[in-house]
Amino acid sequence: LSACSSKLAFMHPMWQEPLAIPGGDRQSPIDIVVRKSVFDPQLRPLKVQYDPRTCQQIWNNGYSFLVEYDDTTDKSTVKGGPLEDQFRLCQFHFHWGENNAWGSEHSIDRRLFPAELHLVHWNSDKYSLFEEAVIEENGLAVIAVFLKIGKRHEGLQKLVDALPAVRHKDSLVEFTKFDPACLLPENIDDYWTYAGSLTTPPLTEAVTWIVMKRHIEVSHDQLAVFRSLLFTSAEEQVQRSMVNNFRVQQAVKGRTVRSSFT
Ligand SMILES: NS(=O)(=O)c1ccc(C(=O)NCc2c(F)c(F)c(F)c(F)c2F)cc1
Ligand SMILES: [Zn+2]
Repeated sequence: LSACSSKLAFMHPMWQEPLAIPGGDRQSPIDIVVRKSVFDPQLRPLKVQYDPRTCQQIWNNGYSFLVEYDDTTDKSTVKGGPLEDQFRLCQFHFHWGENNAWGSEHSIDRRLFPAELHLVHWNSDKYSLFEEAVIEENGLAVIAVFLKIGKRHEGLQKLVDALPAVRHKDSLVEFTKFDPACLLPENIDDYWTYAGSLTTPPLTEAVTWIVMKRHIEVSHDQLAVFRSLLFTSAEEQVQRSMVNNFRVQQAVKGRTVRSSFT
């Protein structure tokens, strides 16, 4: 299993918010108020370089389903944009709602989307393992892409077809040769960026968020398969549908959200 899949994950029931978050002044997700965002001409274009051969497996961790990449070399990386260093892709996952009215973690001027993709990367210039980077303020970079209901996403279908095999918590299947670049919008030059945190425990304030302005479209039926996943493992008596796996939005607390576009 790739480094980022280690079971160090904070064993905390996710949706009862932890009582005290260590110095929580840069928590995620947030509502992005467009008129309060500040254009930063020094933000460079993002440079994304993903190698589908690093794709390894897909598993249900009881929060979402994760597609995990081999992050032992710099084969799939992101740099540029707001990032000073090179960051290695370790996994991507989604958050979604029980219906198409909500589901995303971030919002744009309060507009929620039915789902949100997170491509999770860690700073491989400064750290040697995801677990090290996850506690450092410049440790992680997450690219967020909103999903809208519309035409069927051909690239996503291979992933959708694999989901029934990871219906229950802790189920895992081999999943290879998937190019996550197909899930990015055509234009990745327009984004907002801000300093935030993981949106699930341990909620560490290690994330440079890069939220794409352009969304991608998936079909209603494709998103319905996400909702057929379960939070619960096969042996549990009561099965609970994996829906509404998003965190409540957090206070901006004086942070500036920068935009790469005017
Ligand atoms: N929604 S999001 O903000 O994009 C997000 C991204 C990654 C993780 C994660 O890797 N959790 C498990 C996990 C940890 F949270 C650790 F702190 C750690 F050390 C791990 F190894 C680990 F797998 C959680 C939330
Ligand atoms: Zn996420």
